[in-house]
Amino acid sequence: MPMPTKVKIVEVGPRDGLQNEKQLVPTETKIELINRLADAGLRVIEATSFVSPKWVPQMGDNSAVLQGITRHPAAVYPVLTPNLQGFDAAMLAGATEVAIFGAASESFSRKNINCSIAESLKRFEPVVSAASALEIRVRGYVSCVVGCPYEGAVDPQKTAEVAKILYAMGCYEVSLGDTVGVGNPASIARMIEACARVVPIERLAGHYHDTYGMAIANIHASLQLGMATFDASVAGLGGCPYARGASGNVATEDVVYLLHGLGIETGIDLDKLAQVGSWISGILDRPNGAKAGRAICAGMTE
Ligand SMILES: CC(C)(COP(=O)([O-])OP(=O)([O-])OC[C@H]1O[C@@H](n2cnc3c(N)ncnc32)[C@H](O)[C@@H]1OP(=O)([O-])[O-])[C@@H](O)C(=O)NCCC(=O)NCCSC(=O)C[C@@](C)(O)CC(=O)[O-]
Repeated sequence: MPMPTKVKIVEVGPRDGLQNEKQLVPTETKIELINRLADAGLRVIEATSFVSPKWVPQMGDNSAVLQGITRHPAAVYPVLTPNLQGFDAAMLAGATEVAIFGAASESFSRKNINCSIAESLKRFEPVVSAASALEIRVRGYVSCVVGCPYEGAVDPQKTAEVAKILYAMGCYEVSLGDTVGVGNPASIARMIEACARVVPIERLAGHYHDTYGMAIANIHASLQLGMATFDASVAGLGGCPYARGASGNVATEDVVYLLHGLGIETGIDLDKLAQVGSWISGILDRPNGAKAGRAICAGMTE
């Protein structure tokens, strides 16, 4: 499969990145982050999640965030909706795209959304039907695609099975989450090959956490298999509240640096993005997790 010439980046920093922050981040900061990301050229920005505030308090201001952003006409701002209650709230707040999120591991499914994989898929059906009636696009996530914090290695066939069901249900894209960041180019390639047998590769996205520093290598391996959509988080923000020890998503700045270096188009202004990463790291008082971002801000040139 030839490498893609153009790649779509789904910026998940405002949701996946911030959901794990212990201190509540002010709503205005979240809004400013999203607006700055759009200004740097990001065109898909996952803005927040309509989950239970008892489970993830940081996302409790979901409606205010979605209603407070300045919507770039070319950008979409998907939000997570685990059930119909979340979907209805998202619609009231003006969401135009939603995401449902399942897992390839039973234990993670229970810890994350309090039900089995089969129950979660049943729960997603009415969400997808309601979305389809309103012509709202639905993205699907599968967590723990190669490894689970509770069960260890995950069989690629199990991941493919869940991805296939989400795609058949009506998800326009299925994002494959290495939630704990334990994947390496070999295990990620095996997993993608299994998924690509049941979902077209153009409909698959890579969502790799960087716990073992393998995320960029995993993206490179995925590109070679023809994958052309990747999730990433500015400054490498984040982790997962239900996967202790997992570090954030691969940093968007590092992904853009890789892609531009390979001659792949993203539409993103890397210098501007690096400034956003530096700004939000300062606000959160945490080290900037983007190596490319740090280098650019320190004045280094390629
Ligand atoms: C799914 C539930 C709600 C089930 O949680 P539950 O407790 O089983 O739900 P329930 O239906 O029994 O309801 C219990 C209470 O929650 C409320 N509730 C119920 N639904 C909602 C809703 N949508 N919005 C707001 N409130 C809600 C409901 O109203 C009720 O309130 P009460 O009567 O006690 O006051 C819960 O487990 C939950 O919110 N989980 C979300 C966890 C989460 O957000 N995890 C992080 C995102 S996934 C992720 O990060 C992975 C990903 C996507 O990035 C990919 C990767 O890296 O792998």
